[in-house]
Amino acid sequence: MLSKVLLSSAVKAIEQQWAQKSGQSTYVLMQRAGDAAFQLIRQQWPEFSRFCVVAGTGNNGGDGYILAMLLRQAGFMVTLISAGESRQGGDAERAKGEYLKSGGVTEMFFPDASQQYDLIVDALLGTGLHGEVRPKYVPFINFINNSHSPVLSLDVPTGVDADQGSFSQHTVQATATLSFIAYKPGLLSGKARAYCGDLHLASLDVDVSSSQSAMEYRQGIRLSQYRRDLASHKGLFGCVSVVGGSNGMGGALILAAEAAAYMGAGWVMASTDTQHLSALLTRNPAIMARGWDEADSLVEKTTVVVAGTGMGRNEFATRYLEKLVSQAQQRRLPVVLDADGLFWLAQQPREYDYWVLTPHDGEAARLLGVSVSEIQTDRVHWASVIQKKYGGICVLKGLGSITCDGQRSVINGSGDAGMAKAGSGDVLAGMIGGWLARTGRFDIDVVSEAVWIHGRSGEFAALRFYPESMQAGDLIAALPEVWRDQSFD
Ligand SMILES: NC(=O)C1=CN([C@@H]2O[C@H](COP(=O)(O)OP(=O)(O)OC[C@H]3O[C@@H](n4cnc5c(N)ncnc54)[C@H](OP(=O)(O)O)[C@@H]3O)[C@@H](O)[C@H]2O)[C@@H](O)CC1
Ligand SMILES: Nc1ncnc2c1ncn2[C@@H]1O[C@H](COP(=O)(O)OP(=O)(O)O)[C@@H](O)[C@H]1O
Ligand SMILES: [K+]
Repeated sequence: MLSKVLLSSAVKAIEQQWAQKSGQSTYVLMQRAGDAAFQLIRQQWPEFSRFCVVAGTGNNGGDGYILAMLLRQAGFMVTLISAGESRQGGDAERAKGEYLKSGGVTEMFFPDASQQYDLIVDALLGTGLHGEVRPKYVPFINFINNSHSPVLSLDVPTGVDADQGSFSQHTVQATATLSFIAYKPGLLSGKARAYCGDLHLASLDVDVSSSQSAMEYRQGIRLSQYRRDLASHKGLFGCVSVVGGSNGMGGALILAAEAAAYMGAGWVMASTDTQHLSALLTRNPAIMARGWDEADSLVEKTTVVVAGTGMGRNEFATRYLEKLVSQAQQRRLPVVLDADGLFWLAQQPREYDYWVLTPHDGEAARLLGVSVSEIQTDRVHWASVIQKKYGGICVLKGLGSITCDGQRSVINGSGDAGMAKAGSGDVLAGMIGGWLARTGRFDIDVVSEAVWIHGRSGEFAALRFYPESMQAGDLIAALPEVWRDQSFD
């Protein structure tokens, strides 16, 4: 469910430790990497028989030479394009030597355009990349990207910085990426994640459990720990007060409130502009709703507050949030603060241990006074900077959302591009609030679980309605499928 995420330097250190402990050469790991790529290809694309491997001069290229040798030995057609002489005296040179000894040849020029391959393997640059890709490599990257064939990148798509997730102007667009030993943070989040295509991991039988890392990747949750007792009553599952929805933005509030209800909260209480009450109650009569003029204090049984969705940015919203947040702080209630709530916070910065802030990259930039492109160069880092400045737990949304509590960062592995629509964020705020109430906990595990559930419901909604047509409300409607799939038993 949670796997360790390691920086490239940590993976390299583990590789050395493994060699010392086992008394074997690191070349064995390169052989395993090549073999893992061979196995993946046979499993994913059993019908493919014509391959082109583009190999660089470092160890990433070494993995490519091993793979090319295995493909040749299995009787397939292999063209190997070499970007230059392999680094002398290392594993890469040895791998190239083995490849040549087995009868393989290398090409220094690109095949003409009529040559078709079933698969191109990108073994040009891996974790050794520093800065922008140098011009010498650009023709190789263009060759790969213009090939119209599926592309398998070994370890890292060439051009992506495996640690930060920044990428070069010229970067390989992979169909699939096979990462070795452990996931690296830069591959899991933001635009760099999209360069990877389908992401696979080969551990190479190297145990990373003892390595110190504060980063994890979530690919599922264990629902059985939350099984409802037969004698359950609603008081066990908390009360979420959802506040927001000013003139014209009632939908945001309705989505957040209903999402909280569908996460299993005991009660959901919505406070909003009176014009939205009948729409809300018609859609879901199980939600208690009232106009927010009367709701100037939190109801007694509130255990979690969700605030800010569709709230507006006027004076009323400012005064209201001011009062609401200070009441919640006095009672130490968890507060999920989203959208206009984050706008308010950026104007009135303060710290609170028990809030969950859910900015997208634009909101994150405003909270920190930096540019959006800066946030996108290292999302794991910036999520932790927001957490440090404002306290509580930060969820930096987007492909590979990052949940950070100041000690740990959990990168999310679920989601679908069909979620890139207005309203998905409101649903997330409601789902987090609902899950906090439902579980009665406030910690990074439950928050990152809610983030994962939200993404998983997006995957189910996309299956049902297609990414183009799915709507934010479909994420809520897909929740029963998430529960059924994961199982509370
Ligand atoms: N660690 C492990 O456990 C295992 C690692 N394994 C594999 O090793 C890979 C890491 O290998 P690595 O360290 O040799 O680096 P790699 O990615 O091949 O690149 C090095 C070359 O890139 C060059 N270069 C750098 N920046 C550049 C730029 N901007 N533009 C252009 N070139 C640039 C640099 O040149 P230099 O700057 O030194 O002149 C050098 O020639 C890893 O990703 C995985 O596939 C597996 O075998 C299994 C076990
Ligand atoms: N391409 C994507 N892949 C995965 N999740 C996505 C993608 N695009 C958006 N999302 C998710 O959808 C939500 C969108 O939130 P946001 O941009 O705040 O929308 P809203 O307009 O509802 O405020 C976030 O949780 C984000 O992580
Ligand atoms: K690569």
